[in-house]
Amino acid sequence: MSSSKRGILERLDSGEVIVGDGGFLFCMERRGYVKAGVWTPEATVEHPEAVLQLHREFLRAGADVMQTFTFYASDDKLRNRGNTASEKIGCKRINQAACDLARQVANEGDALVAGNICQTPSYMSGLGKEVVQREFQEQIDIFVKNDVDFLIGELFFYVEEAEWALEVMKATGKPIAMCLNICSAGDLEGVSVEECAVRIAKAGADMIGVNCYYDPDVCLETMKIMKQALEKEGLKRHLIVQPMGYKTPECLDHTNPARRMGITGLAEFPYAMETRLLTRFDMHKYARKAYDMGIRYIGACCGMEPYHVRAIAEELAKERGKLPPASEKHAPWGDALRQHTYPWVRARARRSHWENLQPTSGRPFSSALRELDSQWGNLKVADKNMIQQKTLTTDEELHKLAAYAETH
Ligand SMILES: N[C@@H](CCSCCCCC(=O)O)C(=O)O
Ligand SMILES: [Zn+2]
Repeated sequence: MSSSKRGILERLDSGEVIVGDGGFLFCMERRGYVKAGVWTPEATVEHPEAVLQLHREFLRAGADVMQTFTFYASDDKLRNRGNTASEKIGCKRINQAACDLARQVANEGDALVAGNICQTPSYMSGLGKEVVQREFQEQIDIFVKNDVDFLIGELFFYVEEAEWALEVMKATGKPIAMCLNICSAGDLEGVSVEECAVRIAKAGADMIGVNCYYDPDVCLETMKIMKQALEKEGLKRHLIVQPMGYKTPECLDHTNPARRMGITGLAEFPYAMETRLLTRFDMHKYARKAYDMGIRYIGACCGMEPYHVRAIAEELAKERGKLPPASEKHAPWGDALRQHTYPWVRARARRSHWENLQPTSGRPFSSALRELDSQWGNLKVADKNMIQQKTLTTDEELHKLAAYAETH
């Protein structure tokens, strides 16, 4: 961090709102630089210009943080199920390039760089603490060498893996944000949200929350439980939330254990979720609700594009004392439509039009909601279906998975 920049905790301690970036993987997949399935970020070496461009779009949209594009860049993930990124490019090169690119763009503004780690195949396979922490260490060493401004852990499904990660992260002395991808049903082993929040606080996280898997409403429901649990234990921590950019109302159904898989439990995941995409107006409501709950690190995750982040920054412009640069080409609540040639479109240059609009899907045969695949909702670590492997999933393995899905 250049010495002139104020650090993440200094900003949060002074009550500042931090607008988070996020959704990098899905943005890059839609642009043809990431392959869904492996979801790994070797594009930092293969297409650095595309990574730079997206960082720049998030910066322009008002993001105060450039997460290194190192999500799913642990070596075991880069060589999982037929992925050749580890052999062909290498974990170190991918993570180093990500640090260079994030720093380059962060320095074009007042943004901070967050070194990003996440869940690992080694943990799911039950390979144990030493193996898992070695995976984290390889990435963290690169973040320390590049002097990232803070560390962020994301998409931890199991609180125990988050604790193992926090041990490695804490040793760096850098501020830490830790996000689990859980809803009010708790982690994948059934550990309650309350217990998860307290355990990651005690394990050293300075900023605590959730990311991904669920829409803002579901995430904020979980955040409320986390906040109350931390307050009850007298654990003063900053709160961070980075929800998915797709509506997941099914996951508010407390009777269904399948909620634990979040949006990945929906048949549309990951290729047919467009009808569920949040609008910029949903983002205004989310940002306001999060702010009113006392959350001050308000970001984004999969499905969200820079214009979604701009909406967070525009909703909180007064609190932040500024609009983002990209607001030069936008006016909140449709006001820019005053300049349209069609009178019927100009008529929509009103907040009242957009604030109350219930967008239709345009698909006459689509139902509003979907049954969650309930049979997968309680997967334990090292369950036979959670064991990972170096080789590509075979046709025979696929048939077995499909049969399991049908018969459970
Ligand atoms: N900060 C990251 C978060 C990614 S969350 C990715 C979820 C992937 C789900 C899956 O593995 O299918 C990003 O912005 O890409
Ligand atoms: Zn995500």
